[in-house]
Amino acid sequence: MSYAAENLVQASTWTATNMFYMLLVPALVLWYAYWRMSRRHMYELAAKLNGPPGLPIIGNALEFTGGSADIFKNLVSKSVPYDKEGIVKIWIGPRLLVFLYDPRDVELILSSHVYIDKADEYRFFKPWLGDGLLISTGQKWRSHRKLIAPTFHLNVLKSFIDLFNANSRDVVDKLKKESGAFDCHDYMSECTVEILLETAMGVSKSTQDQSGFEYAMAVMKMCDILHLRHTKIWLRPEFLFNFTQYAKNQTKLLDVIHGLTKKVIKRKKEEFKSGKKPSVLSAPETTTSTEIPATKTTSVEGLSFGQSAGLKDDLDVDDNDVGQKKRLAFLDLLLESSQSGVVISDEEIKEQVDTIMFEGHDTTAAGSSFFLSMMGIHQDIQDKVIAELDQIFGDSDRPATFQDTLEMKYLERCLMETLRMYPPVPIIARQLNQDITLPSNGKQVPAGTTVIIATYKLHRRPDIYPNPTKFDPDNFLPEKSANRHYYAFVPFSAGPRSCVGRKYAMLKLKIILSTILRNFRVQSDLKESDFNLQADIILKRAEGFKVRLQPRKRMAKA
Ligand code: HEM
Repeated sequence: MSYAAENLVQASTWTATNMFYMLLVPALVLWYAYWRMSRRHMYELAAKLNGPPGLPIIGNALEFTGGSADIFKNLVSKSVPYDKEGIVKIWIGPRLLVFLYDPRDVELILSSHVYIDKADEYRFFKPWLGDGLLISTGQKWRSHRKLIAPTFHLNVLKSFIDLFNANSRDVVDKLKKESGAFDCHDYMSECTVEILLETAMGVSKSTQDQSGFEYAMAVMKMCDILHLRHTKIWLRPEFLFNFTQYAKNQTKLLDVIHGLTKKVIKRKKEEFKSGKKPSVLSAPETTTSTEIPATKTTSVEGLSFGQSAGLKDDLDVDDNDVGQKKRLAFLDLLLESSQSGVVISDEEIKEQVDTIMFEGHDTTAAGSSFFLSMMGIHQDIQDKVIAELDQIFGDSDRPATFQDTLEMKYLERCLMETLRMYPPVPIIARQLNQDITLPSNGKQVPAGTTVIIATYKLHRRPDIYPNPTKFDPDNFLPEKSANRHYYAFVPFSAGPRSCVGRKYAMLKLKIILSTILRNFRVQSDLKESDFNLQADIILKRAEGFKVRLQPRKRMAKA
């Protein structure tokens, strides 16, 4: 090519590039102006809400960087100037987040059948949980919730008691080898997964081979990856995450998790087809069936099971059907429903079982670990729990019955107080598809906002819990609870999307924790002021749940 021709080509390339940028810039400006205009309503309403001032475009994003412990600490401290109002707005880039912690506003969201859509962050769970109960919405969520809630009825749960006892005994045996300070969360986590494998999947301990152990490990590691994606901003976009080693690990872990769920479903379906009855988990307790008539509702039994006594949800229903079929693992019950014509596919069953395994695991492990930490720190309170247990069990080393759990009133108050101060799920996030007016102050929150119920902050409001940072189980004396707003205590959420595992968790926790305290006295070298809390989906202590154990004389038999 001649020199002149080369020059011509270069000049025209230069002109084309320049033209491109000259057009691109105004196009971007126009697009941005249009985008701002289309969100004008949102900006106008957001401007009336209080919150820390942010920078243009990125908003408050720079204030909430670092590890999950730093982010949590920052969120808590930066919200303090707005505590009186109980509402804080922050902008993370284009996203408007509104934290609510006035019980009247919390009620508006949680009691609603309309504001049930989960926030965008829940999409990280999708490869694992698919459209399981936690993330699904609309008609699918409604019909599956209707199917699943009865499988968590107290009459079903009572049949799990022998299993809870056996696993509690196992954990006590394992704990005996600990002499100095150790992290009790590892033990609580393992015990929880083992119980879930049996109660949710019907994989009994004797058949929990290597695949059961691998499954438990994979569940724990998947939780770690999900935690990371919530806090590390560069791991959020799918296209970046997919380039990382985490994505490769996730694929391997999901192969293990889904592999076992599919294998168990396949085996159980074949059993159903061949007419083999699914194994019943355990015989109903004599104490339970004679002393607590099956027709009674749970509220009549005098327990709130982790929520304000005045609140009712779909777990608080009468159910006369306590026949043989009810004493099955959750998976067997779903399979039975699918066989009897209820429309739920194998894939949907898998998603629900995976969801239960995820939801039931880390939450309970954190709740029980915080409880043991509290006992270690507050020896006087532990004395009272032990005195109550001695009163119930005397010198006997028998396993706990359902009736015993009803009598563990002080232990229950300690558990509720633990869940108040350290709610394992410290925030609940919903996506608003329409404007709402807050009952607490009449201000409007626009459609498109991610509304966050800040349970941790709500549970520490001084106007509701005087001296809120003091561990005081008497906060849950009936007379005190009776005078409180129902939505001032929501560790299990509340309303139509409340935790379906609420009663399961409370019953299981009472049996595990009472068994541990019948065998050991818990001690702690750290105080609450030493806690370094981090909230990566589940609230935890960044330094681990360090306690020491001192053997007591008795051992509860399985
Ligand atoms: C101390 C233990 C537990 C706590 C504090 C807890 C707390 C919660 C909370 C706050 C939610 C609402 C989450 C949200 O809307 O983002 C929830 C939902 C859920 N929980 Fe739990 N949970 C616990 C144990 C369990 C257990 C043991 C199971 C099952 C065995 C379970 C199964 C579920 C399911 C399936 C949902 C989704 C319900 C729906 O959206 O309809 N949870 N839990």
